This record gives sequence, structure tokens and C-alpha cells, in this order.
Amino acid sequence: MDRFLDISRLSIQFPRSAVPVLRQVDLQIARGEYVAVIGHSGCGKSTLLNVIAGLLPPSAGGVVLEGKEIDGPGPDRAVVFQNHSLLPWLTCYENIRLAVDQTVGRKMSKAERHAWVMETLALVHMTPAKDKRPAEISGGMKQRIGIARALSMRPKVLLLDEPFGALDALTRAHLQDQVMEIHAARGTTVVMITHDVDEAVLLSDRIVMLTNGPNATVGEILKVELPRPRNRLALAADPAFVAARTAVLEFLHARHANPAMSAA
Ligand SMILES: Nc1ncnc2c1ncn2[C@@H]1O[C@H](COP(=O)(O)OP(=O)(O)OP(=O)(O)O)[C@@H](O)[C@H]1O
Repeated sequence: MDRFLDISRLSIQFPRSAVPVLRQVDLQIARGEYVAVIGHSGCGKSTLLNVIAGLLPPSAGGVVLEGKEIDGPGPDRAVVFQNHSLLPWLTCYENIRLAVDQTVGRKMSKAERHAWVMETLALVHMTPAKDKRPAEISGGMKQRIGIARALSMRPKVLLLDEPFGALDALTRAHLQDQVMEIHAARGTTVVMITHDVDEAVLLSDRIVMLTNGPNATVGEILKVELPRPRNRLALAADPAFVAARTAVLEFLHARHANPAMSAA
């Protein structure tokens, strides 16, 4: 398989901790693939994403992107967190423009940068709100601007750390549909952390299921063979969708039940 993003023998142990959080994680991700990482709270999903982002060094093993070992953060990997991190004194346009100027800026003229920001705003359907400041828009809109800002840097990999976790169900569904559209339009490679089984099945090409921590590792990988574009309504009763959903639920609740719940 194409080893666009290659995580091999990765272990993470925090200082003053007796056991590793993650142990011997092996995962190869192809260019353009959409991969979801799912697992119980505290198993190390964010830790894994932080290593790919270059925010955390591996204790053993490593991550290689297009043949180059990751040894720090870089614009080739953009992260979107659950809580949007927009600069409150800048408008939506300016928040994205700043990211463009700081990353791809030197390679583009002023007019090209403007056009690129406008194109990215349109991609998340936020053109009408371009002159609003973050305090003037809803949580879902802020998250759309956060995603647009990440995409504006033309990352090789988009890292999503529970990007819809703080949103209500309807807004969440709307954003999931938009991320599917963006993935189809731009072909960006995506690694997304989620707790939501339906979200994982709807969006992903593969679902990586982590075992419980500490010493968590890849327990199983499920290939989601549903054709794209995917429609949430049509899929709700689709036997392949239901089977994938059941397989993930089976893994999480039967074979790797939440340790916190079983201790209660
Ligand atoms: N900087 C740190 N120093 C020490 N321990 C840490 C640090 N960051 C995370 N941990 C521990 O590592 C484990 C994994 O944390 P992580 O946030 O990666 O889990 P998660 O699967 O993303 O959890 P959740 O689903 O609740 O967000 C937890 O036990 C956490 O307490």
C-alpha cells in the first residue's frame, strides 16, 4: 500500500509515568485517504494526533510523511481542535488571510492570496460572513472558519481532533456533510479523532480502533467499503452501513468495554 503517512512502532511514554500511553502503534495511511481513530476516553487518541502534528516527540518509533520523518510542527499538517482557536479581533476573512500570508504567502501575489482566501471561504459556504468577527457567528460557523483556515494552508494532511464534538446534532450533521464535500473536492488526506461511531462510518475509508489505555495500540482496522458520495439518509438503513456500525460498536462495547464504566 501507498505509505504516504507511515506510523511505525510508535510508543509514547510521558515523563513520571510508569507505563506508555501508546505502545507499538503501526498505521499506514494512503494519500487522499480519510481515516478515523476511535477508542475510549483516555486511550491516547489526541496523543497520537499530537505526534503526527509534531507537537509531541515519540518515545520510540516514528512518523514519516512522504519519506520525511516528522520532527516538529509544519504547515504540511494542519490541526483543527474541538474548540475553535480563531483570533477574536480579526474577521473571518482576516483569520484565514493571516494563515495564508504566513504559510503559502511568499509563493503567491497579493491578488492570488485574496482569491485563495475567497475560494476557501466559499468551500465552507462562509462567504456571506467574511467580514464578521468570531463573537458575531455561531459555534458551527466558527468551526467552519477553523476548517477553512486549516485548509487554506494547503496541508498535505488535515488533522481533526473531535472537530464537531462541541456542536449540537444538527449542526454536526451539516459540518460532516461539508467535510465530505471538501474531502471530495480537494482530495486532502484526513486523520480524524472521534467518539461518534456513526460519524466514523459515514466519513471514513478506514476506522482505526484503539484498545484501552495505558499501553493502547491498534486493536482492529475496519475498511468502510461504502461508495462515495455518501448520503446520510440513504445510508441509515443500508446493510453495509449498519454492519460497519455494528462492528465498531462490538469492538468498543463488547471486546474493549470502557474501563471507567466497568470499574464503576
Ligand atoms: N502531557 C501529558 N503528560 C502526562 N500525561 C498525559 C499528557 N497528555 C496526556 N496524558 C495522558 O495520556 C493518556 C491519553 O490522553 P489523550 O488525551 O491522548 O487521550 P484521548 O484518547 O484523546 O482521550 P479523550 O477521548 O478523553 O479526549 C491519558 O491518560 C492522559 O492523562
